[in-house]
Amino acid sequence: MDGMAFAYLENRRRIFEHFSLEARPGEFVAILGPSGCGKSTLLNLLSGFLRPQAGHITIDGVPVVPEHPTLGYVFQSPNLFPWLNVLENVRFGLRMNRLGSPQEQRAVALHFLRLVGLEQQAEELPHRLSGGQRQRVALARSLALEPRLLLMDEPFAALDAMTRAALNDELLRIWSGLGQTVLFITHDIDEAIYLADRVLVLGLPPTGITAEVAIDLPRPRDQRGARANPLFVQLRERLSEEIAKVMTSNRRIT
Ligand SMILES: Nc1ncnc2c1ncn2[C@@H]1O[C@H](COP(=O)(O)OP(=O)(O)OP(=O)(O)O)[C@@H](O)[C@H]1O
Repeated sequence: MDGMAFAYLENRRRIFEHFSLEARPGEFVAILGPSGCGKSTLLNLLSGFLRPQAGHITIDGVPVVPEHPTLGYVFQSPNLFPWLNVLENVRFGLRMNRLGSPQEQRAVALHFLRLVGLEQQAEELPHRLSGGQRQRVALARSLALEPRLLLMDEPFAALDAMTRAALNDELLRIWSGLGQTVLFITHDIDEAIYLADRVLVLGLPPTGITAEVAIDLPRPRDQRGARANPLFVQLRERLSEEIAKVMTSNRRIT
């Protein structure tokens, strides 16, 4: 997106002005920002549910529209259909988009369930799964449509620390195999550093991006190795300072 401007017309709240953001194909970009900085608005713009008043938002040069097939979403809440089993939940998007025969759709769904380690649970209903497993199903469901851009809005925020770490590792393993572009929104500095190639800090509206930090930690990453790397500690320090600056400017405004 380039030179994008957006304001909520109801209350004339300007959220973005001259906002630009570009991701390289296959890049993992994390966005960090305090509550109210416009992260959800940005995702709604990126997915075409909100229209900017100026500027263009494109994926591979094509303007975005809602339900763009090249976009995948994973939200904090997995939003599975409780009456469909795990396999049918993953198959759902393929069915709606009439992609392949029912047998082919089941094979694709099973492939992605295998990728997230849940092929044994294919016949289970969602309520029999743990929170982490449900989030894995949501990830498999998004991946099954083979999106070019995966939008992830605090997908692991509701999970305990150990499950979250395990899902971060799984996400990296899957991403390194499939190579989608990922835009990952989080409040967690460590999670952003661990996952991303680049971390953007979003300031309070309508400031836009206040810092952009390249994460030059080697890949593949592992939790203990990455966190013990002195560079990780430096990056955490740097990003904490940037977030503190955003918060200070907030206090000046309020
Ligand atoms: N529908 C709306 N109409 C008017 N203002 C809105 C609307 N939705 C959000 N806002 C305002 O836009 C600003 C950004 O909101 P947004 O939800 O995008 O922030 P966020 O960074 O996702 O916050 P959080 O981390 O708390 O979810 C906030 O000041 C909010 O009050």
